[in-house]
Amino acid sequence: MLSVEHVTKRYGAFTALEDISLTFSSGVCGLLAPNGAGKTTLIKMLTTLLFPTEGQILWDGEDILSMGSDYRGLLGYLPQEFGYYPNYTPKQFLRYAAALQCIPRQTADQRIVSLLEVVGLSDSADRKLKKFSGGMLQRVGIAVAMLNDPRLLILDEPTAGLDPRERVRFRSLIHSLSKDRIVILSTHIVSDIETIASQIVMLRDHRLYCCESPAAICGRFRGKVFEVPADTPLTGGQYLLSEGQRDGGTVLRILSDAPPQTAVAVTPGLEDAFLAIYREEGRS
Ligand SMILES: Nc1ncnc2c1ncn2[C@@H]1O[C@H](COP(=O)(O)OP(=O)(O)OP(=O)(O)O)[C@@H](O)[C@H]1O
Repeated sequence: MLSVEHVTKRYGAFTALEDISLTFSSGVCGLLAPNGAGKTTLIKMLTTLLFPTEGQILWDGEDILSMGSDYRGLLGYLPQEFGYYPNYTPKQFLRYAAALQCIPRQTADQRIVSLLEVVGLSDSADRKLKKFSGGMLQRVGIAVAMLNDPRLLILDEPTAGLDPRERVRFRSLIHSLSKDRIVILSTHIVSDIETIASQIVMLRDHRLYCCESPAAICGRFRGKVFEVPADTPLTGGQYLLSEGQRDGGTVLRILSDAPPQTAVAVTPGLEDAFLAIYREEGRS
């Protein structure tokens, strides 16, 4: 189990994260917040690339900074910008990554065959990476992060730049990898995690806003989200969340405790919750 205890991170006088406490357990945990909220800062601390200014991060009760290579041995990490050699094939690149991790060649070769299968790249194992799509490259990145069969897999905005089909494929892959491990995935795209995350962490105003299941987060807005015709004038206390199409006409999705008479109550989804939580200026 991974727990963050009263962690604050300052860059000089700027406080990026303040007094964050939370616990991660098996399954997918989505770190969902707008750009600049501090997701990468938190992830870099979880991967020991940055140190907390205050507080500590514990793996099974032990400070990850004092665990050294023991912690790195149980961690798989796919950074936001995944560097690779374009002239390598995935097989060559995985062998190279395995050598850096001191994984014996024979063990590595067996693992590489099975990982390429898992990420759906067996047929492209000998093609050069420079010919790969963004989604294929990200799947190579996942395979690299999975080489040591980590108990903790951390992915920083892994779906950035992927097309919708690749996103769906990637989502299924992440879900399948989360059976016996903690997978922490940062994103600002709700649909990346809505259906696969058992836990969602949201940051707001540099603090932890919530760490709950998607259903619990949506439940906070039950009875407060409505659809109204597009020409409905909104008054104080009625906040526009989004626009959509319904029966051929445009409708507004709004958040309100006192909706207009024409309003139809709808079940809040995670996107409604995200938009409601970050509705104030500059947050969504
Ligand atoms: N090295 C640094 N020095 C000063 N400020 C920094 C540094 N790194 C990040 N910040 C600031 O800390 C805040 C959080 O940044 P961070 O990159 O963690 O956010 P994020 O949620 O990952 O955003 P993005 O999705 O855009 O990467 C931002 O305001 C950013 O400008």
